[in-house]
Amino acid sequence: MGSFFSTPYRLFKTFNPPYTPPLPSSKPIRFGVLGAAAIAPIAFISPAKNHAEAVVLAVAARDKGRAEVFAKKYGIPKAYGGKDGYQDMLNDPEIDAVYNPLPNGLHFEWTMKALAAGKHVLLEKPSADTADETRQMYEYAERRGLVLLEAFHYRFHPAIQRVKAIVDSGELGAIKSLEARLALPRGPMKDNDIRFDLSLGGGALMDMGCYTMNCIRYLSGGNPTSIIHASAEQHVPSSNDASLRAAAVNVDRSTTATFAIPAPSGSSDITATIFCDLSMPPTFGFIPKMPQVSAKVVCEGGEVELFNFPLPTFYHSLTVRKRVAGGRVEKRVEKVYTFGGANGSEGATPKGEVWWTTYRYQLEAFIDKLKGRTPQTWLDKEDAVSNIEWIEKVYKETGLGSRPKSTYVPEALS
Ligand SMILES: NC(=O)C1=CN([C@@H]2O[C@H](COP(=O)(O)OP(=O)(O)OC[C@H]3O[C@@H](n4cnc5c(N)ncnc54)[C@H](OP(=O)(O)O)[C@@H]3O)[C@@H](O)[C@H]2O)C=CC1
Ligand SMILES: O=C1OC[C@@H](O)[C@H](O)[C@H]1O
Repeated sequence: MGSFFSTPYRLFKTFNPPYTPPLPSSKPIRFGVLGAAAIAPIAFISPAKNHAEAVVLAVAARDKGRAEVFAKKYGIPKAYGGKDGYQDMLNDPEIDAVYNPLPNGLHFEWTMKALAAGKHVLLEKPSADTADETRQMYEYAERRGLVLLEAFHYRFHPAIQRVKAIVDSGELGAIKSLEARLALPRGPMKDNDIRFDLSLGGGALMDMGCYTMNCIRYLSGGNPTSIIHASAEQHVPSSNDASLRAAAVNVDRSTTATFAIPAPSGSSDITATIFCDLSMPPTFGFIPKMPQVSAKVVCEGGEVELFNFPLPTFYHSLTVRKRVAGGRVEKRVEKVYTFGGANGSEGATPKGEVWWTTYRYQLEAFIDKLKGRTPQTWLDKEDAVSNIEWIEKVYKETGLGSRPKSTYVPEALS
């Protein structure tokens, strides 16, 4: 009966978070958004409007009119546009921090330019096309005393942290294997999507696969030592359009890979599998496939699975199956929308509401960091670099090769 009322309440508040005016006592962080990107409203603007220490002050788009329409729609006071629109916004002394949701292949250039302009950066995943560029961005941010965060938003939500706490508690014994799957049926992703353009850092492994890579590393607590198997299916645009076909060369529609990860206990290696697909073909050519959005850890004494690990606020199901005396399997299902002590945390309960999205939790952490407070969760340079390093290794193994390095040469490094 509880969820009969609590689910509509949670979903209503998730989609209509209350506007929280900036606190006069705390100097709010003034943000600029680089690009009128589709993801910006849900992943950043809406959470920011609910945060008392965040103000979305500006948006920049390549087209001034597009920037103005976007600004008006989301109540953003300043709109920058045109050839120099992005840089003009970065030059604005009233901006403290930037949200960068540009295509992956532009992350490096515009993050480096934002850091050069003295702005902190909340950077969409994956950080860049290559590990080398990722390292450069983090090192430059460190040198400049600025905060850079790769926006793996799901990591800030209590649901995935609860899975990690269950695994780490030893309740289910040592980890034997794990898998993370993120795949969408054919339909939503059009051929002209940035994800199908190699020059913009496209590919399933870059897009959805970067979460699955991050997830197996997070839940196992380690980095792989080798790739046991990797294979990819290339994207083939449905039309004969020559530019779409050229853009899609070496772009994976789907990738699967299995890794060996050393077990923390020193026993035999953990086997970790990832699967990602931007556009799963229908079964028998006409039955649409169901999305795949799960992370699962199999241990010696049972298993734990989180259905919908990337967007748990909307719906999730955390299922624990534990072998008990007599070979019976006990099953329990948990719902974890807030910390509320569920992750075994001691001291003050971290902030949160049942309707907080992964993005809202993430913004809380980002602002805590900027304000000199200790964020509940943080992802550092090593995490970001290792993730893309292993993505590059998988691309090498599948024969598709790394996404192209940016041609931008930062002044700071030239
Ligand atoms: N955290 C999450 O849940 C999600 C994260 N993402 C990440 O966010 C980023 C953007 O994704 P998404 O919002 O779906 O993408 P969009 O295609 O909607 O947005 C990309 C933006 O990049 C700008 N841009 C600049 N140069 C180019 C170019 N040459 N070609 C195309 N666009 C360009 C455009 O801005 P302009 O307005 O200036 O034209 C556009 O608005 C990616 O890194 C992706 O991985 C995406 C979806 C979900
Ligand atoms: O969360 C997501 O879901 C859809 C993807 O294409 C996107 O880039 C990713 O971040």
